[in-house]
Amino acid sequence: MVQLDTICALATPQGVGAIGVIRVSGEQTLAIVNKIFKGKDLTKVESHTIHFGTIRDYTDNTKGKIIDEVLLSVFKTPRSFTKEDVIEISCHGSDYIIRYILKLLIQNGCHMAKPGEFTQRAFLNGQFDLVQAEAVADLIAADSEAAHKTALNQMRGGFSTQLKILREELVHFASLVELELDFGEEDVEFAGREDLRQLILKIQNFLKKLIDSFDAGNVIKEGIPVAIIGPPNAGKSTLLNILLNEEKAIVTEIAGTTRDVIEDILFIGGMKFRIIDTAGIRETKDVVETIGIERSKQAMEKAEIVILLFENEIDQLFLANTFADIVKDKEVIWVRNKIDLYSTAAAASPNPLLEGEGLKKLPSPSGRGVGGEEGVTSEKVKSAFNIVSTNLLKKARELRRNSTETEKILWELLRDRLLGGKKFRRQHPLEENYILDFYCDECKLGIEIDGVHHGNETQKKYDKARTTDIEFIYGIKILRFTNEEVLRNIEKVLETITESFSAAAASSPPTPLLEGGEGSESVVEAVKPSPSRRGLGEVYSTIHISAKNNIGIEDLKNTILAKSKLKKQSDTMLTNLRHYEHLIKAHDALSEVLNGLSSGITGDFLAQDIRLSLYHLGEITGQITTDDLLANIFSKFCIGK
Ligand SMILES: Nc1nc2c(ncn2[C@@H]2O[C@H](COP(=O)(O)OP(=O)(O)OP(=O)(O)O)[C@@H](O)[C@H]2O)c(=O)[nH]1
Ligand SMILES: [Mg+2]
Repeated sequence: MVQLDTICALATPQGVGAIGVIRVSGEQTLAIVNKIFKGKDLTKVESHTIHFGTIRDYTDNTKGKIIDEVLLSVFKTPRSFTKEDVIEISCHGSDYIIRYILKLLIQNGCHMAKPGEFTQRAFLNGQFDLVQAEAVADLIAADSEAAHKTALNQMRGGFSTQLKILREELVHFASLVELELDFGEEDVEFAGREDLRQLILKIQNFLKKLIDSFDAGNVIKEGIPVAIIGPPNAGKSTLLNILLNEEKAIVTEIAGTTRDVIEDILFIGGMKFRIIDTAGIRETKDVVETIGIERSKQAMEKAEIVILLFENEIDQLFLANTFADIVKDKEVIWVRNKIDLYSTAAAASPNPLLEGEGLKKLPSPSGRGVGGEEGVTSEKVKSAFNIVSTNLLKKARELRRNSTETEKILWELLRDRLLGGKKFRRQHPLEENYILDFYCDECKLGIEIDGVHHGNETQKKYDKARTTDIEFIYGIKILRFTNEEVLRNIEKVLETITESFSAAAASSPPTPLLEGGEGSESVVEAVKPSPSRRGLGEVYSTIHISAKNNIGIEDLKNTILAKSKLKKQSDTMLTNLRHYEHLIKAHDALSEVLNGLSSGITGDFLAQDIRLSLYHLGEITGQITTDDLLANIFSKFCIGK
């Protein structure tokens, strides 16, 4: 172990608090603290024990002036964070006491720790590698569940363990190639070239995945950008304010109020989002407004999720035509605002989507519950009506309101055509006493979630017979999943469902993509997707809100969250620019090795390229470091960490 001075620092934040924790680490820890502590002899206590006593100043007083009553947590080498002897002094959190104790520690031989010095020592003493050490800083800074998960994963080994194993394999090859060089003229080959090529491809594959995860990883750390785009006066700023629950942006009835991009952080379900309000988009000669509009477009380009906000069909059409290209690769949410102006019924309903459209053109009052939340043409409502009784509809509606947790989870992933663009309904009534949990008409696919009671033999037989009947009579394929499968292996469940889509596509002609929006045939007609408009294919699943009256906002939040989950994410994600740069360099250097291998260059050149790759891989995990690098990394930590 590297022997260094004994250091001390306040580990809790500066300022007054109930308690403050001072951390001491180093070879002299026990001896130094012993000199100012009255209680047990710390050199004789066990590791991982806590001791009550007093901190005393013996400078001018042989009995010692009592400074504070404290608890000491003792961690003996090597079973501590730094692997050195560590004591954490929990004292009362007054500035005066803390300063006094630190002064006493320094008088007795401690040094004040530099930022990150405790973590640096942990690294130098082999507690963890550099990636893990850096993740400690990320963990402290994590302000959302997702950022926390990523940092924790990295701190616990994440990708660096795997990277180290691959690097070791490469080191092995490198030494074989170097060995060949010793034999000079003899033309021997210790390192199998094909094996080396396979290994490099394997490493590159691994690096590539990490490199690709950088954007998603950073987005999680910084917040997923969500741009609110729409014509002037659509209510964008009002929406921003209601989402943030504060008067962040100025709202007026004057079109063109917002001239610049305004943004703030919003947390939904443990995810961090950056909600961005923009200047309304329209033709204008006003110079300032033009600049604002340009910025709106830039904001939209940078956003991952775009909320296209409109008040009426003309505006919606304008948005559809103007932004088809920009939003192609974005998650788009169409939102119609100011529904309070259109229908008093809708305004009174806390959730207009669940209660039917509430707008001018409801197909029929009784048809509301049949086809699910949105996008049901009156034809379909009618045909569904022929086979289901009113009682059954009531029951379906009841079930929909009282969905089980598992159903809710799956619904979040199926709704709004989130899965493969297919429209699903939930609690779809099929016939007397039979309601499918989820149903996709386009694919003739039913999904049933089986609760605990489906495990017994009689029920299983019944389910099987029922499935066969339905498949036979209605031509509907039924997929059954257990609660357990949905909760524990949702990826597999979604995969199975998606596979059934392709089966359905192979056996039946595709149905038109648009089924009708909010009962406004003209819009639906006008924005029917052409190949160039594929990004806007979700025009039909419009969310209806009143930003001013806080209607439909929860629905919108849920949709934002669901859309964010569609973005590529994995547990192992790269969030650190330093790692990113070295991974790219390592990847490039490995490509050079591959080139060398295919052109049959000599061992000495090959060895040189491998060494360069090893260097970059080693710099990531800290197997190769320089003092400057370490100083730079750890200076970003807070003191006491
Ligand atoms: N009735 C009604 N009025 C609304 C609603 N949302 C916004 N408004 C009103 O619409 C007007 C414009 O709202 P803003 O939020 O400033 O609209 P904006 O889209 O930010 O407009 P610009 O910044 O000019 O592009 C204001 O008078 C709001 O009070 C709503 O849900 N219902
Ligand atoms: Mg505005």
